[in-house]
Amino acid sequence: MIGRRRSGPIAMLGALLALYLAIPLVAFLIRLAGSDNRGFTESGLLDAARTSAISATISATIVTVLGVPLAHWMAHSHGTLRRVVNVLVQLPLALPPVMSGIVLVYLVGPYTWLGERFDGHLTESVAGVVIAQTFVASPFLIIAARSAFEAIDPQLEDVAATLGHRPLSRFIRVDLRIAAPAIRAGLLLTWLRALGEYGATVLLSYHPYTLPVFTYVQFSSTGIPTTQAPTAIALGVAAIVLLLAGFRLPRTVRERLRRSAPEVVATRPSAAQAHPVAFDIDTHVGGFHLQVAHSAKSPRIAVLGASGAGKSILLRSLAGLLGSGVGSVRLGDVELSGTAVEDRQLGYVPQQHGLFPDRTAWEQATFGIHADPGVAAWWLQRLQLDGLQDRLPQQLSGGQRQRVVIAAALAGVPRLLLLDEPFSALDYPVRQELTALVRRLQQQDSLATVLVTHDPVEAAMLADELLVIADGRLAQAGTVREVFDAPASPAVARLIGLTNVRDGLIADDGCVLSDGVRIRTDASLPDGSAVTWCVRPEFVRASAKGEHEVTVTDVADLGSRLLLDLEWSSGLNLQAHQAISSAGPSWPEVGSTLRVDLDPAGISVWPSGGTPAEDRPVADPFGVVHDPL
Ligand SMILES: Nc1ncnc2c1ncn2[C@@H]1O[C@H](COP(=O)(O)OP(=O)(O)OP(=O)(O)O)[C@@H](O)[C@H]1O
Repeated sequence: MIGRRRSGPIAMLGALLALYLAIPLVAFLIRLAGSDNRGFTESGLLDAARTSAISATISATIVTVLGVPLAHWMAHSHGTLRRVVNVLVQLPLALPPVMSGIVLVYLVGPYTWLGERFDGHLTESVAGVVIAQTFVASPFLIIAARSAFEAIDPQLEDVAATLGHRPLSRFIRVDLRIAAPAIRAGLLLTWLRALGEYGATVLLSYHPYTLPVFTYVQFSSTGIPTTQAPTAIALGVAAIVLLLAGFRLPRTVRERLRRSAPEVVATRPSAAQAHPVAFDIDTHVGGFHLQVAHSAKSPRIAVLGASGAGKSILLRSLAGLLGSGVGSVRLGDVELSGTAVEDRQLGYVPQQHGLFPDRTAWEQATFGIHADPGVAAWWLQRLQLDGLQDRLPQQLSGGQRQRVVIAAALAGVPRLLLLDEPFSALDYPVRQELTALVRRLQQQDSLATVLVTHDPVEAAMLADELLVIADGRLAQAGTVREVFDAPASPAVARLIGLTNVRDGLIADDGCVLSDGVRIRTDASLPDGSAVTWCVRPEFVRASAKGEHEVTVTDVADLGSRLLLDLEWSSGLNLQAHQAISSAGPSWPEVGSTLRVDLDPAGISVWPSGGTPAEDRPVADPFGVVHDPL
């Protein structure tokens, strides 16, 4: 591997600080090696070390037990209370420890309410040491744990919830497990900080001596030589603990320790009838208002919409991830609205990041509360994941990862599979392969699905029924054929991939006048109406006796056909598709002129800002909506 060159001046600056940190330690170690009286035999040294170790261990335990839940709450909360708690948690870092001690005296000092309850034993005791250390050291663990919890992708929580895991189970089996390395490092730093605590301790509990207090006493009474022993002990312990904090078993050892997937007989899930979904959702997320109702006739529907239209919020509402107050959701005869997300038995496949980072493919597939190992094995086979069961997510390709998420969702035999742009992060061949695979599952395994997508081809492949949403409202619903044949508005036309959408005016002869060109249509709208119209590119046909003369401004070879950019002398621009075979050996050249006809059967006309015109074009969605290379 070729090492990346580090910038000289920047490396020098870093090296200076590293030297500054190292030189005093080296100087101390040289002095220690050559010293006659290091203080190792001083009485009280071991007692002080023991007091520090015990009290630091108690403090670190208290901070862990209380601090991890606090950090988890902070990572998932917003608002004023969270900001106040955040400041409180960090204050001990900013407050000089001596002043922290003064603050604590007001709480547990012998003459305070609390101090009197404990007969003054909360100071000048190990309890006092623990109180001082806990106060000063707690930020280290809380901040480390909070940052680790915040870094966990919230979609993992969603996936775990839809797999049936309740909040406590998600906390333990998802969040704690992923945040464990950071929490372990934070815990060790907390313990170290508690061990080295001096300022607050000396005020609250001068006796019994901790190691730092003992060191100061030695320094004041006998001078610096006898402080070498406690300093050396503290340094040694710190070095060991810091090494432990960053320790990770080598990868080969970790792989050997990881349990292999058991031999399980694959069991085909019993075929359940796929039911269509019906919903009436009305919810606000932040400033976004989603209000969509639909009663599907088919168990396979797709939700199509532009980015930000509200597709994911709709899917999360159906899953129950936004609570039950968002509206009604029914699957066949089963009302799901009052059912918690964990009990809805719906599979959920998010856009990406749906895998738990430290679980193998087999562990992911069997993670669901209702997952049946036999069914999980069956889906892993069916999704062509044989032999990959023991791989971690980072050892799988993007397509394999998405198949594992689907297997995990299906292993619990869900009533409905919710797919949120499941293949959008994948490259084109893998998308095609997975789309075909899911289509087979829908047909052969009676899989009920709701697919969210912005790709009309994917929608047409994986659904019988299309819902087009825009700005949180239903723009059109119907069978795939109905929507593709008759887009309800220019916006829907654009969403299903039509590009030739232009403005115009109805002329006195009923034609649309657009950029100085008369377009014959079958629409019957009042003379002078402002309209938006659209012609499908394959309905712009080259013909020797064509009505319009145009100039070819661009020719793109799309593999199976040509995409021509055409320009009228008056300025109108349209795109046309031409089959490669009909183009023959002499393709239109850029700059050449061509005669074309615009077939009224492929033209839609909408009154501007009004309801759609009556006539609708008929075309094959696969021929017009996509330009696969
Ligand atoms: N937690 C949130 N707080 C505030 N606004 C949100 C939140 N989640 C989503 N939104 C907003 O709601 C709108 C719809 O979001 P949604 O994720 O449903 O869009 P989408 O149609 O799925 O888009 P995309 O295709 O880009 O994923 C967006 O404008 C988004 O910014």
